[in-house]
Amino acid sequence: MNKTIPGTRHPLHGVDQTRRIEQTAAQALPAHTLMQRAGLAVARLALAIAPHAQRIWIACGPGNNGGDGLEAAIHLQRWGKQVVVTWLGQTESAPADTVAARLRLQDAGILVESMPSGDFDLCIDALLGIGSQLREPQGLMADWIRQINASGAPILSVDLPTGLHADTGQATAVHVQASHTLNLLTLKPGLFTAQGRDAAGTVWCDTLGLELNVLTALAPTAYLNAQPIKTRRPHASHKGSYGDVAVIGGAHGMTGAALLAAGAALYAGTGRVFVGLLNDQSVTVDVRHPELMFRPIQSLDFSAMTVVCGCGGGQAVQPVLCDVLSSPAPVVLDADALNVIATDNVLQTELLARCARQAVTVLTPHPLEAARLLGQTAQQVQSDRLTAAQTLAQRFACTVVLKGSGSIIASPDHLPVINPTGNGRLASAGTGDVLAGMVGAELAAGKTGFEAACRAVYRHGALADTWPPGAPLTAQLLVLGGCDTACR
Ligand SMILES: NC(=O)C1=CN([C@@H]2O[C@H](COP(=O)(O)OP(=O)(O)OC[C@H]3O[C@@H](n4cnc5c(N)ncnc54)[C@H](O)[C@@H]3O)[C@@H](O)[C@H]2O)[C@@H](O)CC1
Ligand SMILES: Nc1ncnc2c1ncn2[C@@H]1O[C@H](COP(=O)(O)OP(=O)(O)O)[C@@H](O)[C@H]1O
Ligand SMILES: [K+]
Repeated sequence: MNKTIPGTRHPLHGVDQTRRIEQTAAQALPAHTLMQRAGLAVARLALAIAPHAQRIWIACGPGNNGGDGLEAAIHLQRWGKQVVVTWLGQTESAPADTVAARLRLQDAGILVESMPSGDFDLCIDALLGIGSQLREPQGLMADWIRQINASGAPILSVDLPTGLHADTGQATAVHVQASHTLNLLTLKPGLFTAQGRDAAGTVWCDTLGLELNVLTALAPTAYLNAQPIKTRRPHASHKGSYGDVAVIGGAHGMTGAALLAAGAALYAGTGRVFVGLLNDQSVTVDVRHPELMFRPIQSLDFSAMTVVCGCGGGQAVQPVLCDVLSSPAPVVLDADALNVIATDNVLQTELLARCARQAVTVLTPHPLEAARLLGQTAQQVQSDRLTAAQTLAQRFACTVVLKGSGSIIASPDHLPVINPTGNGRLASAGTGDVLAGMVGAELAAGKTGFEAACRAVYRHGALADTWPPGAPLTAQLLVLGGCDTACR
């Protein structure tokens, strides 16, 4: 059993692949073995996270997730714990492995209680796993979820927090909020995006003795984003070795967005950073960042630089988008560049043409921007973030970063990646502009669109994860912190 190590490129498997893996694994083993191994793994982790727990409630559901809970109860009782087992299943209708576990529970002399009573030192949520359907839990199931959440005890969820969907990270209104989740056989993508991060707590995985070739025979659904490898700056290098970035944005009243993106590109190691403002104010210097060079947009040579376009762009970005899209420059399209493209068929055709000639392009929408591009609502995007990001990447044939909790990086040529870094402290104005600048810096240094997006998104989130507790975290401070993680 392993704690999920942050920064490792773990494969993630959805429900369909997990079921196929489970079938292959089960066929090679005596009947009920996998569930017995699952129960033992749950019991072991229970001891590890709550070694002094005496009274343990194991809430078991009607399917095989419940069976895992019954198996765990047998071990915990054997190890001297007082187990309280409640079960929503029936021997006549439960799956075969679970019926076998129920009989073993009986043989061990453990009674199934109709209701949990008293206080508990640990709750084990074995109500629903990958068989969970996105319908609101009712009756006893809903009552027990609420009781688990209100118990005040550590909560260990078996395979998934009940109510969370394994593929999407969408949760029913009533769902378990675990302190630990033990994934069985495979890590599931839904734990790392949308509501998954909040529901799952610390994620563990036990592959139940699975042969590696069974796991690797199927392509995963996605990967967890890996920590980027740091590269040293060669001694014999100069500013031209690290590329130029031009930030186009900052319409009237939104200059700050362009400056944030430009500052982020600078601190992430770009050789030279230019700013083309979309307002008629004659800003010629940013005194905090005198390295930035301000230029009229028409004077910028897009053929020789990476362009980050749209940060604080407003509608004013529209007239320059045609030139940006038709240029050979690697381009990051953010914020209002995306909003304008979403409403303009001509620009959409330009974007498609650009991607067809394989000009490097990264779109960095938040869920509402993605929804506008897809003609959906933000809620629809959030209900299946992996699919939304992949659909956008396919539609425009380029790299897409769907931002938010568990940002998704998708491209037509790669399996999608879910980013494990970042936290709610990033949810403040301007942090997306900082990300756009960081992606621009990676492109200017010669990375592909997908690599640049993966590296920048990881670093951006890691900055927030290592930020001193209690210290304010604003977009501008994030810019300044960017030099800590820049590779070059
Ligand atoms: N069979 C085996 O050998 C193994 C099974 N495993 C466990 O089995 C789980 C999958 O088991 P199942 O396929 O039986 O699925 P689950 O046990 O996750 O759920 C299926 C049951 O829950 C009910 N249900 C689904 N959604 C509901 C909702 N919203 N409200 C109320 N009831 C709902 C279904 O009608 C069905 O009875 C895994 O998550 C894992 O915990 C693992 O232990 C690996 C080995
Ligand atoms: N809860 C969270 N966990 C991880 N990252 C987050 C979270 N909330 C916001 N972020 C990140 O913060 C940034 C916000 O970007 P965006 O919504 O475009 O804001 P703005 O337009 O104000 O800059 C994105 O990179 C997003 O992924
Ligand atoms: K569960």
